Amino acid sequence: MSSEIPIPVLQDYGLTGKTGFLPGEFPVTELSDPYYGKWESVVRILPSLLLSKRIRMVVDKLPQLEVKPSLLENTAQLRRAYSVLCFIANAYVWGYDEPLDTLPDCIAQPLLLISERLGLPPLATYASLILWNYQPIIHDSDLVEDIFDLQNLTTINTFTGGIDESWFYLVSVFFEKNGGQCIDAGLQAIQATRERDSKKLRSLLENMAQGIDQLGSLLMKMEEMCDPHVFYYRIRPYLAGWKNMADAGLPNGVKYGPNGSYHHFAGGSNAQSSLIQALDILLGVEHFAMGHKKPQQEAISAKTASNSFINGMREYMPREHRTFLVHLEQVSTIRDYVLSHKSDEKLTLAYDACLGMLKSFRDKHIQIVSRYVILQANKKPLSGSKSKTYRSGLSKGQGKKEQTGTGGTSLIPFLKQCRDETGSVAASDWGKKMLSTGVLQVQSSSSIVGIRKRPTDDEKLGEIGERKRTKVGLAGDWKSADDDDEIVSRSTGHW
Ligand code: HEM
Ligand SMILES: N[C@@H](CC(=O)c1ccccc1NC=O)C(=O)O
Repeated sequence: MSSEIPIPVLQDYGLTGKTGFLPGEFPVTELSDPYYGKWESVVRILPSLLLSKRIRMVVDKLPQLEVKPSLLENTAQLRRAYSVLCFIANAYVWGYDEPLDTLPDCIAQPLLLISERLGLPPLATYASLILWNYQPIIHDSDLVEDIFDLQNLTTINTFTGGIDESWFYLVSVFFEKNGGQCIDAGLQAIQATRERDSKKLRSLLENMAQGIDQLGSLLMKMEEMCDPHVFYYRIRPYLAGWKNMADAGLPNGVKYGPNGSYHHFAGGSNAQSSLIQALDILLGVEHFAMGHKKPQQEAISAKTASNSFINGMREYMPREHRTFLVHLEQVSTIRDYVLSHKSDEKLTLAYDACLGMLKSFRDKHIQIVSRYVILQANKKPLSGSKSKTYRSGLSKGQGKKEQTGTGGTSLIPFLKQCRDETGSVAASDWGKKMLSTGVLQVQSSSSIVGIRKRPTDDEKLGEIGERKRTKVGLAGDWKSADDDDEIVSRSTGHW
């Protein structure tokens, strides 16, 4: 790490402090060149084509269109083309009871070219489904308070045409938008370490802690309009990729064109979001191979020990975002600065509060995954023949692999390790203790409001099952801290 290396400038990577990893302008909703009209008309009616099981028949009739230089030169149009082709590709492969392992050339060839140009894999990714797939409902900023309000956003395309799927994507869009300011504050915080300005650093870390706290609350909005059953049985199957999918019927992956070659690619996942990885880098959180802790000896290289899934997911991010993360890693000095100023209690508290918020975010995420994947996968079939639908059709192949994420992780152990690694880098002894035993949630680093007993994981699952997940702490509940306790904020009060 060297202070010689300039701090990244968001704009150099196509990012903005206002929108983070989302494009600065709203994504293009339709390719402007009528030459690509047939792609657009297929994706427009994708839900109906899937419902009537005609997607393959229709796509097979599409002409082989060339990727014009005018398309390659226009980033917004290129992203739209990528998104359209990814939706069609995943629908083509997963749109029937049995997946098909060969994409026709009319989709495969342009998709290979376009994805290569964007530095992305040729299948539905977080970028195609979330980052470049939203639009405002009301465009006129005179008519709405904030054009970017979650209430004013809708998706451009979905597989199912349903509100649950739109909401599933939109929560992440909103999450990315809100995260932008955390990245901006993080970059300023690095600058503050260079200026050795502890007061400024503390204030920026406090902003970040609040921003990350909001991200956790946003995550819990998922339940407002995305039903777990609909998610698991109707939406999620289309998000799958073609890596480790032998059980689902794709032992070789997918062939790109009848004369092309087979490729294995992981399915869409929020692990492909650059935002959380950027926060980890800024705060010095490291993730290690499953079941491993930070290596003690230098003999084991950091690369060997690091988590290959998380690193691998960078290959599923747009090239510019990937290079931004690499640059960020080279200048990330916040943790070292805080550790070398351990006597500054307010500073260490502000830093530990950021970690606490991030850890709390990951805790909430585990609850979401439990409800949306684990509980659904373990659902007992209803009595009667209709119950078979729980294990047939689109959810086929997931019966045996229900503990696996679309990205291919053994999900709960993986997510728990990510969560625990977040807490383990706390700077203060107090923070270390709290973050290794409980969930720390603070309104801002200067206003920790209380502590209460931490529920066990089993208790949490029970609550989730009964739809009683959120408990708001009452002043009367507070007591002094011991090892099993968590600190909660008045603002969110989530477990
Ligand atoms: C129903 C909603 C969701 C489900 C079922 C879900 C499921 C998962 C699963 C299974 C993984 C493990 C990686 C994989 O195999 O794909 C994962 C990772 C991840 N998810 Fe989610 N997720 C959901 C929503 C979200 C949302 C809305 C966010 C952020 C706003 C998010 C953020 C993350 C992150 C950052 C990771 C990487 C692991 C980490 O850094 O802790 N997820 N998710
Ligand atoms: N990994 C998740 C899927 C997921 O999180 C996801 C997949 C595609 C696009 C966005 C995603 N996350 C959104 O909130 C799963 O295993 O179901």
